[in-house]
Amino acid sequence: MGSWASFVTARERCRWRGVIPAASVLRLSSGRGGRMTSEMESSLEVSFSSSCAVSGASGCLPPARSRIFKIIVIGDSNVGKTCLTYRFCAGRFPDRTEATIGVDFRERAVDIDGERIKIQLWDTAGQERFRKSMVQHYYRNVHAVVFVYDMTNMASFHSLPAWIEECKQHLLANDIPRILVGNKCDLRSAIQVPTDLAQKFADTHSMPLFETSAKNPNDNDHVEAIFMTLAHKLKSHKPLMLSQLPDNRISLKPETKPAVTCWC
Ligand SMILES: Nc1nc2c(ncn2[C@@H]2O[C@H](COP(=O)(O)OP(=O)(O)OP(=O)(O)O)[C@@H](O)[C@H]2O)c(=O)[nH]1
Repeated sequence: MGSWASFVTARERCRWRGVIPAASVLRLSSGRGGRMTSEMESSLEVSFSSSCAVSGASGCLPPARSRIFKIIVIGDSNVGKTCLTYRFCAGRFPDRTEATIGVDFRERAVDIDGERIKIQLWDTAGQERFRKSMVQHYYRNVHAVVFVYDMTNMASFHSLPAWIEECKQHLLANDIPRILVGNKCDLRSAIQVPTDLAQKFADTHSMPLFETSAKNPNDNDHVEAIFMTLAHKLKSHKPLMLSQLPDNRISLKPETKPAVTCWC
């Protein structure tokens, strides 16, 4: 682990309506229509227990209140959104993946400057048919956006303006931090998107560019850096926050001061 590792204390081992493993995933699908939609609406308000709380009245103190950053990861199907989010939350490349239906979300708790913060990654479906009824929920109360393209697939790069446009249509604030990630840099001989082209695009849209691989074991620090960069940025902004209450419910509350966001 490189320097970014110092920011990370522990994998989140929370339990969400029962047992969810360290790289917690709650899958919400659009396939069941309104029922899932309304579940998703309240998904951030459901019981959310830490391992301490699960032990009940065993004498341990209530869990500390912690802020949650909701970060959505968007881009074409197959660019590697699931693999990137899994890599960050579980620390490894997944054994197998399937097309995401609706949204999966994964969480990891990190320590930033002494504050325990939960990074909640929303791994959204890239395929239109698996996302259309869910889109408005992705963007609700979002703190940051990660745009992903596949470096070996020019079409996924050309789709970025459409993803940015979708974002514009749904985000309340234009100044929400965004980053651009080119994935699959391990497939060197198949690269179609040159770095200078991607950098120009990133500059035009005022986003930092990261090229990485969710698969290459040597790139773990880079995947780490991508999400930790956002977490640091968000922590310093203190925008509208989800926070975990001592009784394990999640509340949404505005900061006392209006958020001033500057991603530069
Ligand atoms: N070589 C290589 N393959 C990768 C990398 N990241 C993902 N893949 C592969 O790319 C395919 C798609 O990965 P996913 O993470 O499922 O893609 P996705 O963007 O989540 O796709 P949707 O769920 O359909 O939106 C899988 O076969 C992965 O194994 C990478 O960094 N390098």
